[in-house]
Amino acid sequence: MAARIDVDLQLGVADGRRSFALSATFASDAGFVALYGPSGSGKTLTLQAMAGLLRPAAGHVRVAGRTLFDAATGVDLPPAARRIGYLFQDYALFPHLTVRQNIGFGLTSWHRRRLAPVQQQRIDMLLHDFGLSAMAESRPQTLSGGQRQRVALARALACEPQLLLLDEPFAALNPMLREELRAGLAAACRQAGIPALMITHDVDDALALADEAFVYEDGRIVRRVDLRAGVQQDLRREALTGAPAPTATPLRARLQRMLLGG
Ligand SMILES: Nc1ncnc2c1ncn2[C@@H]1O[C@H](COP(=O)(O)OP(=O)(O)OP(=O)(O)O)[C@@H](O)[C@H]1O
Repeated sequence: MAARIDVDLQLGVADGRRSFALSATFASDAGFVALYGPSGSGKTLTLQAMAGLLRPAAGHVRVAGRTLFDAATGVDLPPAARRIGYLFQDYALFPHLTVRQNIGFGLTSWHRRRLAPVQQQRIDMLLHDFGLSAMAESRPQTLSGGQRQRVALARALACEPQLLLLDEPFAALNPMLREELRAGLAAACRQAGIPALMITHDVDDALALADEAFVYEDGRIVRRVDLRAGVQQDLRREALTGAPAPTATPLRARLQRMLLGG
């Protein structure tokens, strides 16, 4: 069984003219979880708060029994101490660094620029596992979209995280590459043996990769879909009545409708 993710986030953001309230509560033991929903529904804010890039007003974040944030007890680990790997939507690779340096970036700091031999070995292993050894000294702009994604994934895994956060990992890719890289990503996550939480707009991404999906609407999670068992749970109704309302539907088209809310 994968490590448990237990999240309860209450936060508000405002920039003077606009404001947005997020209230996201979910827990999962699944190996691969999708956060699915329309643009602007609060998925990225959820990931940022989990990674420690944004401070919630209330709630908690627990991963594999470790409390990363708890407003009630004042626990608020800095991002680097959370052991969370973050794959950004555009990969955010450093153009002036080589593939090897990009992967090792998170292992260095301003006061410790040299990597220990054991860290060098880890980078060599990641380069090998992700098929990047031949381009270790190349710069990101000389790589294909798929190779860039692998560099970003290797970098996210370099710090041996307990959880991998993936923000639209296929958004920057053309449709032909998507399918191939879905399989690669699933294999990499399984091999790393850590749970992954992926944001996606794409029903096919969720169906191909996720065991479980949480569906967002306007800053709230309204539905849980167990994609393996073909069961959905209306979390709004549960909140109102205190009872889950599961429906057994194993067909792919039905699963698609569950994600879309039909
Ligand atoms: N600092 C901020 N100030 C004001 N509003 C913000 C701020 N950050 C995010 N928002 C708003 O909060 C809402 C949720 O943003 P979020 O990035 O979480 O959406 P999302 O579901 O990830 O969307 P997408 O799928 O398009 O990335 C959006 O309406 C966004 O404009």
